[in-house]
Amino acid sequence: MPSSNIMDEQQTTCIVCGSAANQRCSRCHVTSYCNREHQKSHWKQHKTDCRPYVVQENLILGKYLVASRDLAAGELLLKDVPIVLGLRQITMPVCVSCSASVNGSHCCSECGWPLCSPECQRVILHKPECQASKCRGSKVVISKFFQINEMYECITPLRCLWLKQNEPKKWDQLMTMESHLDARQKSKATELDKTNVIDFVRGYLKYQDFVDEDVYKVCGILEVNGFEIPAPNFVGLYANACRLEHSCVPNTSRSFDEQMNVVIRAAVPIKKGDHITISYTDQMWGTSSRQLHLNTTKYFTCECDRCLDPTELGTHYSSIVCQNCSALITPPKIRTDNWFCTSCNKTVPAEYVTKLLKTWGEILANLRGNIADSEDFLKSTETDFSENHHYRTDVKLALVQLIGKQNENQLAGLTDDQLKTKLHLGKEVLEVADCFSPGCTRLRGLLQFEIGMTLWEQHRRQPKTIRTSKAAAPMLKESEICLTEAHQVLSVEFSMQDEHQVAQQAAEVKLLVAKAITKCKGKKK
Ligand SMILES: C[S@@+](CC[C@H](N)C(=O)[O-])C[C@H]1O[C@@H](n2cnc3c(N)ncnc32)[C@H](O)[C@@H]1O
Repeated sequence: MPSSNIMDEQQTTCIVCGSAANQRCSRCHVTSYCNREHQKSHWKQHKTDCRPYVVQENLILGKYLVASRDLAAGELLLKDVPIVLGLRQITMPVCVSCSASVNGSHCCSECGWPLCSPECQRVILHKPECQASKCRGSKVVISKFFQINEMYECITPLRCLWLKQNEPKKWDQLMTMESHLDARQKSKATELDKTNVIDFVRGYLKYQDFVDEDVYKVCGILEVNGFEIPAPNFVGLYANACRLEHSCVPNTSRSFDEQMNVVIRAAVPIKKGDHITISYTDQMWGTSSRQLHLNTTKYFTCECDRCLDPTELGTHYSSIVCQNCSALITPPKIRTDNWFCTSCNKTVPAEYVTKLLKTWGEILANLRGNIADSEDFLKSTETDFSENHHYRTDVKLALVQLIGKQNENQLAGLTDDQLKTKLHLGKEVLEVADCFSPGCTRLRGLLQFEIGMTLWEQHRRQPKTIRTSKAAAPMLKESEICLTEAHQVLSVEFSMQDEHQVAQQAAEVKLLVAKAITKCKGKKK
């Protein structure tokens, strides 16, 4: 998205007394003052909404965020408290308080919804559905475990509806969020809301104290604005973060802290006036999967640079190999059209490509972490797909993380060739990640960790004479850079995330690498 002129959003008069302002808050660059005293006296009030962005609005995007000053990579942009925390609507039975898996051995003594332990009964989060379910007169009975259970679809909508009477300020905030009601009606998404939420709540739970329109609205709000929190398996709605615009190459990264607040940081340097973006899809999906996801769940067509470029920024992430001349064929503009090789003018029927993708897609789905099968997959798909095709990149990424994890001695237990493969694949995937997930992002951090650790292991295997000579320095330096960046990016993740432990390991090994660099410095080649 192009930069915006944000000056319209910034006041030119002192926020305290209304006289002409000649200075701005240096943190947000938005709020203005006529003198230092007024700025100081206003700080207590201002600090809660002092943020380095402003909210703007246009006809295509609705509301979106724009940087109010230059931002450095890694800088904190926004930390937002959830208005609602709920369970994913499509889920197997889980504890309604903490989302841990359950087998039916505990349930809420008041309403019967499953819990993982008696302690979870007291968790306040569970109150809305607990109260609604009591109307039933008898306890909720869950009999199907370990498979998707539609009964759970009502939990998070009930938590939203509960705000209307119990926390009206939060309800008002919720009601300002986009719900795409018309588009959801056309796509028949509201029919599912009716069957799985409204009819279930009225018929089974016997709870009647709501209007159907509110259910359609909150189901839309959840679908369009909900943030999936990985651990625990929750979905959260956030008043400020919900305004972030989508891009398939976003300029921020997101994480969650222990309190389930969402934390948004600049992933790359962001210029004043630039739109601030996140990705609503998986950046490592190909264009047609990303577009399908955005169209069917967020109700818009993405027109970012990556989506408009059939080569996906030169990566050929969705290209296939022409069976006639071996050139790469990029996808047609319209998904259902035939593909066309511009090198030999051969037309490839759309059905052929659909079948090719389906066949290999099924094989990919069944690899299930098997290293030998994954390597075979890469060999066999060489003649059908581009080197970076998303199927191949998916498998390469899995292999980078798998190789060395399946034996007790980890990297030390690998052969030299296995180490070489891990390093080579890691570097290939990192190049793709640099295009789609640039800067301080979790994906790049994890890849740099794997690369840094592999280089360190390769160094350790060299004969002592080489290990301690100047010739060892370039490989050590590369390892040090990778581990330093991995540590920087991953250490902002919170302790409950696996990445936090990875960051600690990166920091420990980085010290060993630094020591080895000192040792080989000053030595003859
Ligand atoms: C989570 S909301 C973002 C905030 C929303 N614009 C608002 O006014 O509250 C997601 C919706 O914003 C719009 N949107 C976000 N990113 C967009 C993009 N890159 N292109 C077009 N529309 C976008 C779409 O309507 C999408 O369903």
